Amino acid sequence: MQQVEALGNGTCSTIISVQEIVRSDAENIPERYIRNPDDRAKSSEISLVPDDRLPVIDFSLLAQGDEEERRKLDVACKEWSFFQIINHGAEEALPKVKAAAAQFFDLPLSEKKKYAMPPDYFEGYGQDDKAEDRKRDWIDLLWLLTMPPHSRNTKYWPLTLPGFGEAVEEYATEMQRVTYEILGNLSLLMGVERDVLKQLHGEVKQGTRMNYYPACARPDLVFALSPHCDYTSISFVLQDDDITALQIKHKGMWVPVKPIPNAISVLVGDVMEKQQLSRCKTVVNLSWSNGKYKSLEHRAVANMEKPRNSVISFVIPSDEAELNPLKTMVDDDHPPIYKNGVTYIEYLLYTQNKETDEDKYVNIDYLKIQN
Ligand SMILES: O=C(O)CCC(=O)C(=O)O
Ligand SMILES: [Fe+2]
Repeated sequence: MQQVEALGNGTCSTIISVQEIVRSDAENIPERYIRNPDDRAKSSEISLVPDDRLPVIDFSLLAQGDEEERRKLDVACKEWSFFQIINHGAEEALPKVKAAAAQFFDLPLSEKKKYAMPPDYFEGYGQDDKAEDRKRDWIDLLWLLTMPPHSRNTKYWPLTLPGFGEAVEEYATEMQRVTYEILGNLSLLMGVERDVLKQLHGEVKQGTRMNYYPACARPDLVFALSPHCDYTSISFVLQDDDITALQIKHKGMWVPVKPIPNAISVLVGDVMEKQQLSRCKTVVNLSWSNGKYKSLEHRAVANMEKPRNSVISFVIPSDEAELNPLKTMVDDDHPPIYKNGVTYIEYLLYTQNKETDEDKYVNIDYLKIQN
């Protein structure tokens, strides 16, 4: 599939595990992780919004068709592009998938390397951005396609770990159920039938990414995960309960997301609408929502005390899915910006190209309607 080319564009086949760097010398941060002073997280950009202002949605009410909860979902997506869900019914699966991730990263490097991410592919154990000439994030990860079942490449799955396959399967199935309910509610909010957003994906794919962020002696110098938007319709972030590391951009400031035990964070992705990104200077407006819901810029910061794990579920349309705005989202005040018929794979090829050449990013203009 073409997503292989779009997402896997590294040229380096060596795994440089941050976990191993810390194991061999925890005090010394290698140069390629140290951000230029201008790029570092600044305390002046941290928002002081109280934790209880971040939107929380009771999933069980949404699933019962509660209109008030659906209205809250609308406000959360419009104002924050973010919400946490509670009472989602997946509570039993959470500790199991967290334990599976922790168990994997506890393996010796020689074992983990058996699942190594190839140079031009995105599944497996390795790093996010393999470009040699850019600063790296303080992270190791394992990326797996988890849904639909026929898309699974089990050679990247550490199935010799007891319970790993079962835990990932259970979590993936639960997240699929939750995904469909949220897409159903967002469809209703956009004035179309419940199943419309799901169908627009074509075959709905799900990627599961297990992130491992080692403790860092100088968290002020590095990024655990650089600011970015996800190339998804929606994403789910399952965090360790006791570390606040995920930060979301809200009204120009970074808001730390204090995890609520057993809750899952939900992020609006680019397929709803991508906004101007400070990092890659792209404006993409390929949205189904035509700007009603914008994708969320987010990042993760490192910490000194202890390693952190997170498990992310990415909801991904098929390559051929067309990213035209829904008809109900277009009117004289909100005309479509991009050419009719732009597909998800075109969007990926234009935006996920991680070349340092800035022009590549600007080329997204090719997809715009020319007047
Ligand atoms: O670890 C986190 O909190 C965020 C992870 C994330 O944004 C990602 O993997 O895309
Ligand atoms: Fe993300």
